Amino acid sequence: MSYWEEYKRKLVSADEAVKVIKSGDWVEYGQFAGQVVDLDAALARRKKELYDVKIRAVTRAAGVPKVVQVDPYREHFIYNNWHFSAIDRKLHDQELCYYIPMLFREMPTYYRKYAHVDVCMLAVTPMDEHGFFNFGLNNSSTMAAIERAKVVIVEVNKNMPRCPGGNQECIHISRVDYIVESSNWPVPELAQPKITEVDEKIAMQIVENIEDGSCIQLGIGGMPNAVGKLIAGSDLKDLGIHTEMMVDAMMDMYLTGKVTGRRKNIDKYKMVFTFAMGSKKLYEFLHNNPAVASYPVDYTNSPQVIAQNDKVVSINNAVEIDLYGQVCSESAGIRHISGTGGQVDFVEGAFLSRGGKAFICISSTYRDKNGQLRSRIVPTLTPGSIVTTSRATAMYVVTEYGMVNLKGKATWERAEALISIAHPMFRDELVKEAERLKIWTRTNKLAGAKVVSY
Ligand SMILES: CC(=O)SCCNC(=O)CCNC(=O)[C@H](O)C(C)(C)COP(=O)(O)OP(=O)(O)OC[C@H]1O[C@@H](n2cnc3c(N)ncnc32)[C@H](O)[C@@H]1OP(=O)(O)O
Ligand SMILES: CCCC(=O)O
Repeated sequence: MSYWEEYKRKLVSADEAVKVIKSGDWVEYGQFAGQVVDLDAALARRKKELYDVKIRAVTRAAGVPKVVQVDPYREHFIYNNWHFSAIDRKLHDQELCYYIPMLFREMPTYYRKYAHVDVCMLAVTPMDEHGFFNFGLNNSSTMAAIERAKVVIVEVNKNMPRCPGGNQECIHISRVDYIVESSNWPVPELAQPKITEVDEKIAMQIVENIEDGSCIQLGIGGMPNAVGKLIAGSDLKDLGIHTEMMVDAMMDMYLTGKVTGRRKNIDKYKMVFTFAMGSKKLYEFLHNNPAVASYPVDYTNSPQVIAQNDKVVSINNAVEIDLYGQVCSESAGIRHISGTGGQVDFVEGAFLSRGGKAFICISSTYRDKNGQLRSRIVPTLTPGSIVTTSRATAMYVVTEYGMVNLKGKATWERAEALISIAHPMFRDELVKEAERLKIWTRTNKLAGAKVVSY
């Protein structure tokens, strides 16, 4: 039988495909910009027949899932997520979404060893002449979830870019149970973060610390993006890309000639990533582009793999950091914001790389919901805040007031270093708190801050 005959045999409507789902099942929804849309709508239409169907997704980008919209009391569907988008955190605020803790590098192992998967649904590109559907922008742990699934349903979308791998970037038709041709919905784009003056000040300090031939990872959010934009306009040469998330700034760095990948030790000349999210321009750039290679996340995010490249520079954002150097990047007290994601993977990997540097960037302040200015450098984390990067793991911390390296520093040295890059308005208070916490010595000094009496 030819692949096209097999295709016709497996082709069904979305409503037909979701009939396979039973009450109590665990159902995969796909990841990031590649989550199912038409299958979601079809499953929502079955609400009255189903109870306790558990959904797993990662970073919802295509609007609130229909299964959540139709079931505000969670009687029929329970929506779980490995890493929150703005949509997911708002659902979580309303008790309509649950977080699944993870280290991103371990996610394929969670699937292969522990997670229960009844039905795996995912958005894919159209089939090629060899019978393969490409996973598009999402390699990550897709193949691991498929391996565990009893039933695999693909939702074909002509707008999904076909991204070359690496490995585990596609599925053969022989492993697919049902094919659904989608309404060819537009692939969700990520709004380009606004770059602030503070972002630029932080970015400039980091760029000064990047050498020719460095291998770059940029995290999610406005600040890492600002660094990428600055690199694209710099005179740095022969950079490499080995990252978790492929973003617009990396495409800019490549198109302005800063990225060649010539000095990488592994995946030479390739820009390596595990998922991509950005603008339509980025998606067009990635489509069939031999300059890029997508890999599963247990490869891209393995500290041992990351460290095989020299001068790895990892740039990630955070919400809050305490005077011990504990970094919270995923919650604000008990309000869950995003997730651990790959931050720890890259901080560890960059530290292990020869000449590597891991930067946590953070604006010194933020305005709370009442418009009050607050310090992001705090004596102890807000009760309920999650430690994303532990104090022993954290390396460089950068604010608009400077950069410090915490590695090897005693608690009192950390307190001094971190207070020196806090907003001047909060430094006196932080010194007092450091004394109270018994992490301040007679010899502690502070440029620009009033040192309290001992
Ligand atoms: C893909 C990769 O990134 S590779 C590895 C990197 N992964 C990680 O670092 C994972 C953890 N990091 C993250 O999730 C992000 O970098 C973040 C959350 C730290 C910053 O992301 P940004 O999109 O720049 O954050 P942004 O400033 O928009 O804030 C996000 C939310 O947190 C809230 N928030 C941020 N800081 C605070 C704070 N100190 N107190 C209360 N709420 C806060 C904001 O109000 C916003 O909520 P809203 O959408 O309801 O308004
Ligand atoms: C799911 C991973 C996203 C991140 O690392 O931030």
